[in-house]
Amino acid sequence: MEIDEAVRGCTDRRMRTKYGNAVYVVQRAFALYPFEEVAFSFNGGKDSTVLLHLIRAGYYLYKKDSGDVAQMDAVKNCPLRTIYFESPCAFPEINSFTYETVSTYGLPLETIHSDFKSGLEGLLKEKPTKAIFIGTRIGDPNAVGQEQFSPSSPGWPSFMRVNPILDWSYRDVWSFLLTCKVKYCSLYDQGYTSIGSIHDTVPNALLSDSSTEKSFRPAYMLTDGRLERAGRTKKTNHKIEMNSVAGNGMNNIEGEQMISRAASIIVVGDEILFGTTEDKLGAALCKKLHAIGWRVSHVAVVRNEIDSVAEEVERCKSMDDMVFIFGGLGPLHSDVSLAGVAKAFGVRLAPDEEFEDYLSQLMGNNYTGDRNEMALLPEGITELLHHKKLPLPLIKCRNVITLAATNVHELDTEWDCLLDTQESGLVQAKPFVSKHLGSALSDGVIGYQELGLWL
Ligand SMILES: Cc1cc2nc3c(=O)[nH]c(=O)nc-3n(C[C@H](O)[C@H](O)[C@H](O)COP(=O)(O)O)c2cc1C
Ligand SMILES: Nc1ncnc2c1ncn2[C@@H]1O[C@H](COP(=O)(O)OP(=O)(O)OP(=O)(O)O)[C@@H](O)[C@H]1O
Ligand SMILES: [Mg+2]
Repeated sequence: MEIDEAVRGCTDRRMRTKYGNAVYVVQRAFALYPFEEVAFSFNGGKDSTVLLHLIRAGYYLYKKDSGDVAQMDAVKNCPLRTIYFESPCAFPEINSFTYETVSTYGLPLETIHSDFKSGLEGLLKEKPTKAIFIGTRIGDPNAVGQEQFSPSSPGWPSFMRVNPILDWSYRDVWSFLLTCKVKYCSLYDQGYTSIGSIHDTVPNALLSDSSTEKSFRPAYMLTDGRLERAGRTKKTNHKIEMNSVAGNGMNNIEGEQMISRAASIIVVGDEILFGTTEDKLGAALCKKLHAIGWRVSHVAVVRNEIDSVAEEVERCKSMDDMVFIFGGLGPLHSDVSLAGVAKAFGVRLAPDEEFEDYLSQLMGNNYTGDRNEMALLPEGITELLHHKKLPLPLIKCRNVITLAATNVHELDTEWDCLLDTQESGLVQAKPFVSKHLGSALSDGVIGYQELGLWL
């Protein structure tokens, strides 16, 4: 199967991991639901094009695993029911790519001419449909609160939304499409980075080619994936843009005015609450954040227990742009912090193969205990932040970054790496300027003198 071979043969370890996890979700869906009760929501966009090829690969692997070898030739394609909500406002390029693709891959197409909700209501009345594959990714406005398997929202017809690429970044999408050398809609080569309708989508200005006025570089050249929706102009009001930015971390909207960001810091440690150890890292991190123009809204010290961490993360994650958490980790990430983060986001801890790879490279056979337990990370919301100076990547779950530092020196290194890593979302704004006024007088004397001035 050409997709499986292309990815497994590539040197990009992150790509292989993302691919492995996504095709696993596809295989699970085929194992869980009757094939004829599964559908694929395809609209010719880049995310759904990625999904198409993952479904093809996952279907092939599913058939192979279930020993359907006699039919393997027929399995080259996956004749999955495909639904397209066609709108008169769609780009002609999107329409033609959609029709061309379903024909190339032998997908039985059901075109729907109404809005999503009533279209799905009609579809479900007509044919039993238990699950629908969708190319939603974290960072899409509608991804909030979703997991790889998420039942449709209350008030919507009832089916399972299957989101195999929920944790893929913009860069992952392009790495996959380019690695597999598959066709994608021509608009992406003309500077479009995310495609809505002809009324709300223009090429992404960040890709405009300064040498020629009207030309744009291809979508895969956008370096900061958090700005993929910058071409969704008219519909995107300021608030939506800020939300989607905050959902992915922070942002330096290139050339635009910086807005002050707020962070909170959670220190996990009974020893600090007992008073036997002083927290130096919280104070050091405040200084660092302040130095890049970030406001720290509060620092909390919580008990070394999952529920305390979860409660605090829950509070901070919706209040601030970024939450930093440290302490509460064992020698490696086997302790309460990550369990608390997972609980706050309502997801489970699951083995992360990529992180496991790092652990085994770092520790070889010298570890004790269960290696898998150390590589359990919050499922579907985790992004590993790599840096060549870090022995293990840092862990980012949506807008919560878990620091592994246990002393100020380690914090310095991790901080420098975060600033150097675009995916961290830590963007330097104008630093605050603070002025200090000192006095040797006591509060009482100052108060008395102030009173004298007033009288
Ligand atoms: C197959 C399918 C299922 C959907 N299910 C839901 C749902 O359960 N709840 C919901 O609020 N929106 C649902 N939507 C709508 C999406 O959340 C979103 O509005 C849509 O994908 C448009 O995204 P865009 O604004 O990025 O173009 C669904 C859309 C599709 C295509
Ligand atoms: N008109 C549609 N018909 C069928 N499915 C759709 C339609 N619009 C959205 N979807 C589903 O929702 C997913 C998310 O849409 P979204 O617009 O974010 O991604 P995309 O269209 O694949 O790529 P892009 O972000 O570049 O537009 C799609 O991948 C697809 O599964
Ligand atoms: Mg789209």
